[in-house]
Amino acid sequence: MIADLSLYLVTDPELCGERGVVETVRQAVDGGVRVVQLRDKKATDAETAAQLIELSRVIDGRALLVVNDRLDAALAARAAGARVDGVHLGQGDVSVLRARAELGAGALIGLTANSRAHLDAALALPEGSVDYLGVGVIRPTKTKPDHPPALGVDGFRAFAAASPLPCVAIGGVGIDDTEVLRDAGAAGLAVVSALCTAPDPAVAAAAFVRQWRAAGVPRVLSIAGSDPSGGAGVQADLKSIAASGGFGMAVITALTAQNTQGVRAVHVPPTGFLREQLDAISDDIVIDAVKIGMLANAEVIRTVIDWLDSVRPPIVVVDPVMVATSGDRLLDAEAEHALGELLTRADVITPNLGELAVLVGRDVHGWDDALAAGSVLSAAVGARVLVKGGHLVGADAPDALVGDGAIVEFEGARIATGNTHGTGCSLSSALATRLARGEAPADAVAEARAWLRESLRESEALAVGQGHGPISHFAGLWARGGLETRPTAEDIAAEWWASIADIRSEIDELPFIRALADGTLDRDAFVFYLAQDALYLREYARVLAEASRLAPTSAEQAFWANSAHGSIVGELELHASWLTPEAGVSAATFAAEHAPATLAYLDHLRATAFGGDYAELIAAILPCFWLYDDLGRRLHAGEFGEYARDPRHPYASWLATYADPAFEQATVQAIAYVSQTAATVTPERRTIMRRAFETAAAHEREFFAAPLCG
Ligand SMILES: Cc1ncc(COP(=O)(O)OP(=O)(O)O)c(N)n1
Ligand SMILES: Cc1nc(C(=O)O)sc1CCOP(=O)(O)O
Ligand SMILES: [Mg+2]
Repeated sequence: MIADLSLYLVTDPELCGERGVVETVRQAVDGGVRVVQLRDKKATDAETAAQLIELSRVIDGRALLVVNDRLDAALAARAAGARVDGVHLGQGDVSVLRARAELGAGALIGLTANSRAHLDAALALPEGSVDYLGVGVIRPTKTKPDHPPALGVDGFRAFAAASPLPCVAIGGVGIDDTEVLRDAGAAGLAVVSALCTAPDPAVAAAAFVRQWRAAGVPRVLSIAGSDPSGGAGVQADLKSIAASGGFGMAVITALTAQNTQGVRAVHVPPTGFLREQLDAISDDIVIDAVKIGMLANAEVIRTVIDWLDSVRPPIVVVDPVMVATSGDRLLDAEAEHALGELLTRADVITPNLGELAVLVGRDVHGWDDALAAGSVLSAAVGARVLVKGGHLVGADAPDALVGDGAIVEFEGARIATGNTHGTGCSLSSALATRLARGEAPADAVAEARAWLRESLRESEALAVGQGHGPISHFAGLWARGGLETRPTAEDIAAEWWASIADIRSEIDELPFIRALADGTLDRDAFVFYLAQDALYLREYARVLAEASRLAPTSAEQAFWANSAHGSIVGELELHASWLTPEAGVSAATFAAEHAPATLAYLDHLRATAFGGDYAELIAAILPCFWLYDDLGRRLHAGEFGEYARDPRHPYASWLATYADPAFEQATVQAIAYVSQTAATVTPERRTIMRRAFETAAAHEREFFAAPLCG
């Protein structure tokens, strides 16, 4: 079995203080610790073995128990009947090979490693010798005064990337490190002081677990029957898990021949094969939650119970499939009895009203009575019960989460649809997934329920089958553009640039550009162009300032503000350099009226700016950066003739400004901001952005054309 190392407590008798190691462990395991390492440097082997025996009783299989350094104590405790799962060994402790030989193939053996040499040595051992590496310290810590130099998160990331063995991060780890260490490749977090000194280790551990779950994609296993029509059973579970943000896996307990009109036949594979399926998953994959659905008979149920007891998945949601919508009982008496045993392993049970009645052994009449029955069942099995009102008569379809002495009700009008096939399977899988994502139980129910109701409302669009059709598991995703493959920012930039290829070619062929390049451009035409450019820049600066105002990040805000500043400076420089006697340009000529092309371009920019949509606005702003930068670099490179590079060129100083490296850098940044924004918006908004970009590019062409055509 692969170990769940997500939260790993290493004990320290001094840090546990008056509360003691045993009580600290009890509370930390209540909170979700998955591995406990007894570490007591001062205890004798006999004392360590005695502590292991006591801890094994307190932990009661809810977490794995290993001992630091003391292989002999582990063996002694085992001999006395304690469940000791393994050892954690340092570089100077007994050899891993001896520990493996003495403890056996199923033991959990960890090894400390914090350098390339340690890693290479661990990898040189026969395969299966070491189960995980304890890698640290992440930060300096007083708990181990002789600790090696700190790796930091980056050092840990590099180590984990090189290690095929799971790496547990240790040393100075606190709750705020959870997300970043999981992202850095940690298979788990090993902590001493963060839990041993916590005022309430259960609360502290639960907080770690929530953060850990929220930082990854949960691996959720459905153990249920197959519905070939796809609306219920493992097929529905897999869709629900995926729609709720999890990775779904399925172990099939029974094959049914069914469709939306009913079940025709059931085939139950041998339970030996069921166990093979279950072990194949748990030997390889850390399971974050299990959802259990149809279990055909007592033998199947007992097989699942045995497996659950050996693996102890952290979250178990049971949908006790035992009463058909018709009211028929689906399980015989022996199986119903075994199911009662299974329910004591559950965290949440999701019976329909008929199943609730069977489970409490009496009829249930109406909603209030259902809540009372839910409380009885919750107390009897020690799990929360999601009491579902879907089978009530009337316009309301409430649900309630009952347990821990509280009832949280969720109201809702019944959704008028006959497409109810598989709603129970779907809701319980969505709930298991949301719990595995670290959501609090009531929040998880609220979210799963909202998703189910949306999937019910949109089910008509599916038109699957003649009977009770399935829900539309991905309706929400589809409505939010989830079918579109999200292009990367680089893809978008390339696609948009290609989309204005014709405009770019037309600009290259304009008489104005050709004459500017070869120096034959008429002086009046050039002055006309500059005057229009000055008029343009003044307004463009205002539009850039608006982009800065709307920007979602301070970096973007600063960038567009700087660009606005650059535009104003550019405009002032134009006036200063051309309104001179030597240039022979009069203020009257230079302060010309807006030409139609200038006006049209500015109207486009102002319309997007005052529309208040940041994404569209920056898309419209971009061509002015990109086309000028591209043209400037190509002029400078001699693509339009060598003469454009000649210092004696009549417009040499002007051409030089086109190829300014600072402007090139700003253009790269502008392209990045626009394309990154485009990559995050919906496809519809991306189309609007692209249209704004293409329109602005066409205005650029007209702007360049105007001096010789207008
Ligand atoms: C999970 C984990 N990783 C590393 C250690 C350190 O073990 P070791 O190197 O043997 O040092 P001591 O704990 O013996 O001081 C650990 N205990 N647990
Ligand atoms: C026991 C131990 N081993 C380490 C290693 O790097 O090998 S660091 C460490 C102590 C970690 O304690 P805390 O969580 O209080 O910082
Ligand atoms: Mg050691």
